[in-house]
Amino acid sequence: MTARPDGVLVSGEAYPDVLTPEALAMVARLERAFGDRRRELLAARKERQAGLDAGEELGFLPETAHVREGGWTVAPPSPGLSDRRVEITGPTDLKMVINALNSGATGFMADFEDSNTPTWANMVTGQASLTAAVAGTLSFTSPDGREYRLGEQLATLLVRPRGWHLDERHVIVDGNAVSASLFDIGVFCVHNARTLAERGRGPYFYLPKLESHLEARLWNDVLDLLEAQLGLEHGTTKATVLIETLPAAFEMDEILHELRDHSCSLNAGRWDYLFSAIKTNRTRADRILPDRSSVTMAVPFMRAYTELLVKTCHRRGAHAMGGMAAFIPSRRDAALNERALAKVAEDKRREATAGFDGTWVAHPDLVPVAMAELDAVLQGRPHQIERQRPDVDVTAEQLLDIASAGTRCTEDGLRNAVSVSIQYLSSWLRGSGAVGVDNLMEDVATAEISRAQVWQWVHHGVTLDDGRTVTADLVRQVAAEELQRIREAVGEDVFAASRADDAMAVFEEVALSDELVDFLTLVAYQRID
Ligand SMILES: CC(=O)SCCNC(=O)CCNC(=O)[C@H](O)C(C)(C)COP(=O)(O)OP(=O)(O)OC[C@H]1O[C@@H](n2cnc3c(N)ncnc32)[C@H](O)[C@@H]1OP(=O)(O)O
Ligand SMILES: O=CC(=O)O
Ligand SMILES: [Mg+2]
Repeated sequence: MTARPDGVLVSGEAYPDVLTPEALAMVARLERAFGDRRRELLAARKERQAGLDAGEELGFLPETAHVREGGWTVAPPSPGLSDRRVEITGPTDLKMVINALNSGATGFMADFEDSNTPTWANMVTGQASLTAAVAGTLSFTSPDGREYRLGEQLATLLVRPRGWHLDERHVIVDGNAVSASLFDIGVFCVHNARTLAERGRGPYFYLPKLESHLEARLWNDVLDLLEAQLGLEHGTTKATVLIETLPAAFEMDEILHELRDHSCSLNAGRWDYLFSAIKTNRTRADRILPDRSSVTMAVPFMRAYTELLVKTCHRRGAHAMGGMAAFIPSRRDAALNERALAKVAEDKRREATAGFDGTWVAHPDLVPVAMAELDAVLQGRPHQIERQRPDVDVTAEQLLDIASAGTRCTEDGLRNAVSVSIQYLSSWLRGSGAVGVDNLMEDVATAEISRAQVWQWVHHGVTLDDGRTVTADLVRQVAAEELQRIREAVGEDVFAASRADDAMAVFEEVALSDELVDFLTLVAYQRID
């Protein structure tokens, strides 16, 4: 540990260009101002879950009915955020950032959350990439000699800090590990906020994994404090909140209202939403999620969620942003590529037709595909916020109707969930938080679904369509078989470097413990750095 000014201790490599005295002082200021509230809100999550486990139901809050009924709107979109047809997302290494900014997308969400392993090196060098991107000096030469430079027409930069549940344990303030969210946003703002504000282009953020409007209030206060400290006009920072937990779906209006000076949109984070649907309903044998492949966006409870999101956003003058289709293109296999593009086009068509103003893609080759679908609906307009949805009337029962996804639980579904969990954990532990598995994008959110689903099926002794009951022993047998299959497929050298033992140990803890662990990253974080 290296002592720093103001009771701040930093461990790990020093990275003096990123972890400047000003940056660390800002992180400390944020932690001292908001650390206790964060911990209280995390405790409130546990309390709410205890109530749900005891049989309570989620519902629209009676105490905030006046907010839902009021006629307010959020602040108008800032420059660079009016037209958000296609946003590419991805981790923050140099090449990805350059490729994403040059991709032709309207926006780039630089991601410290779902697609990122929070090693100290990833966190700090990611900040350095973004600072160089904002300064316009970003460049990269690949090991095979390819040169990467920023082009003329760049996507608008949005940054997703890590969620409230995570600590950044390399920075200790007054004896506590700092909030990872406050570390990410504080460091980014110190280096980039004034430059972005002078250009009228931010800073803009995506806020992940919120579970209540009180968590949005905390974010609002963080943004206000950052603006005041950095001399930015009030409302310069803008936030898109991911509605990706089941509890947050009941507080969409309230979340926009809390952040109304900073709000520009909500995003339908479908993968974490499915994970949350399992997690919040962990004790409910009548709310089992079937095979992941059968839970499409068209199943009634997912449709209810996205319809409510579009309606809420447009009523409040905010953009409604769509989510991520998991299909990734292939530059090596033309037939596979064609299938992936067709699947993504179908997903984006559904979103645009339902009223979404923009959407996400995971890969540069998907930008034109998604753009074409949005263009076909928008017909030259930057968005369709004016399209109100009085026809939509979503009830709590519809949001909670997980059973509407069907009952198809199969050995293939189980095998896939086990295999994806192990492969993803192996990648995450080696520092890559996004990876293609069987031509689908896997990241923290999708891996959370897989491992939580295994836990749910074991915990409730689900019967597969072949009549077998899912038990911990069956899962261990499937895991051993899948591991052997992976070993044969990748070869001994790759397998030896795959951290398979660690991945299996984390899998055992997050999929087979008696109690469902809140986040796999909390367990896996103990095994990095
Ligand atoms: C649930 C959620 O939160 S979704 C959001 C979080 N998840 C993500 O953001 C995932 C982002 N996507 C990715 O990380 C990647 O696309 C993967 C891991 C899925 C696939 O990556 P790869 O196997 O490297 O893809 P592929 O080999 O086809 O890449 C081709 C080129 O596109 C680039 N590329 C791929 N995805 C991206 C991206 N998201 N942003 C920028 N560039 C990208 C590659 O760097 C590569 O560049 P090069 O030709 O200059 O070498
Ligand atoms: O962050 C997005 C999601 O789908 O999860
Ligand atoms: Mg997510």
